[in-house]
Amino acid sequence: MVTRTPSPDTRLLFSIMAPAADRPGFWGQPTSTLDWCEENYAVSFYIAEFWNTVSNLIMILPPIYGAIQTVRDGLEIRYVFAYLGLTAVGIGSWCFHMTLQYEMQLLDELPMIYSCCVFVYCLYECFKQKSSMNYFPIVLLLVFSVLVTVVYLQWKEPVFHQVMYGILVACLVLRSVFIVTWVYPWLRPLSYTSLSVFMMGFLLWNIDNIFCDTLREARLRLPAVVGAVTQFHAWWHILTGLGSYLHILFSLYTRTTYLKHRPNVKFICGVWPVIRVEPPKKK
Ligand SMILES: CCCCCCCC/C=C\CCCCCCCC(=O)N[C@@H](CO)[C@H](O)/C=C/CCCCCCCCCCCCC
Ligand SMILES: [Ca+2]
Ligand SMILES: [Zn+2]
Repeated sequence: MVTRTPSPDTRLLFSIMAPAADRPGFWGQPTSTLDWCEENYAVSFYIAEFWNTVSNLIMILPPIYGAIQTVRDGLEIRYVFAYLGLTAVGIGSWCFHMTLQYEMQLLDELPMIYSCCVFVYCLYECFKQKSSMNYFPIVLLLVFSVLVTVVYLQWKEPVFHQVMYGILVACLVLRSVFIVTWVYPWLRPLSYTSLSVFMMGFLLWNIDNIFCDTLREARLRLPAVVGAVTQFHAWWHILTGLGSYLHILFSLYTRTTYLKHRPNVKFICGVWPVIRVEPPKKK
């Protein structure tokens, strides 16, 4: 990962310093404050980081299906927002990696904060009355989102965004551990699978950033297929996309169990997990 400020001077400097494997492409000189390890315009003239772009499909398509199913099952609208929030991150991230333009970077990073706030609301409000709305956490999360947005628009420091996002993820982890320790221990496998998959993605995100030079050198010498599978930022998309999706299933399972809806995890085509619910039994 290369960090840069989007001023014209630095852009010129960066174009001089840019690694040899990067090529010019359709969207012009990158203006984003981050440029990931994948070689720019190496696969397509129209897509700056090809693997980092297409790997977002996992964050776009399955949550759309989840949102439709949530509406069909008559479940709470907050879970539709959770699924569609993940889709919004995937679309923003697609646009960012395809163009490497600063405006598109914001479309990727700010929805990460907003959708995580929706996840936090869902998980911290899962033991409340059906369709209840608690305005205090809503206002708190809205103020947090607005503050992060305003500060990040002024202070274009990616580490600030990463720390704010990390705080929200930590809130989710703590609440999940509380739920599976004290309330529904039988949900441990689902919760810990979501957490492990997410953390594995985070590990690969760090490997991609720390060992970028070594990875780029190796890709020059190895067959193209190895080049594709060593795009660890793309793996981060796949694993955090899956981990976040599983987290929504865990949150929805917790909530529907509390509301006595009798949820079940089913596997579409034997592989892709979804939640099906039956209405509460009449007494
Ligand atoms: C209990 C399981 C946790 C599930 C968490 C679910 C949170 C879901 C929220 C949103 C979905 C986002 C999915 C990731 C999209 C990634 C898009 C992306 O790559 N964006 C980059 C630009 O391309 C962006 O700059 C990347 C930022 C990365 C920030 C990394 C911070 C990770 C912090 C993890 C901290 C774990 C703390 C655990 C403490 C116990
Ligand atoms: Ca790149
Ligand atoms: Zn990304």
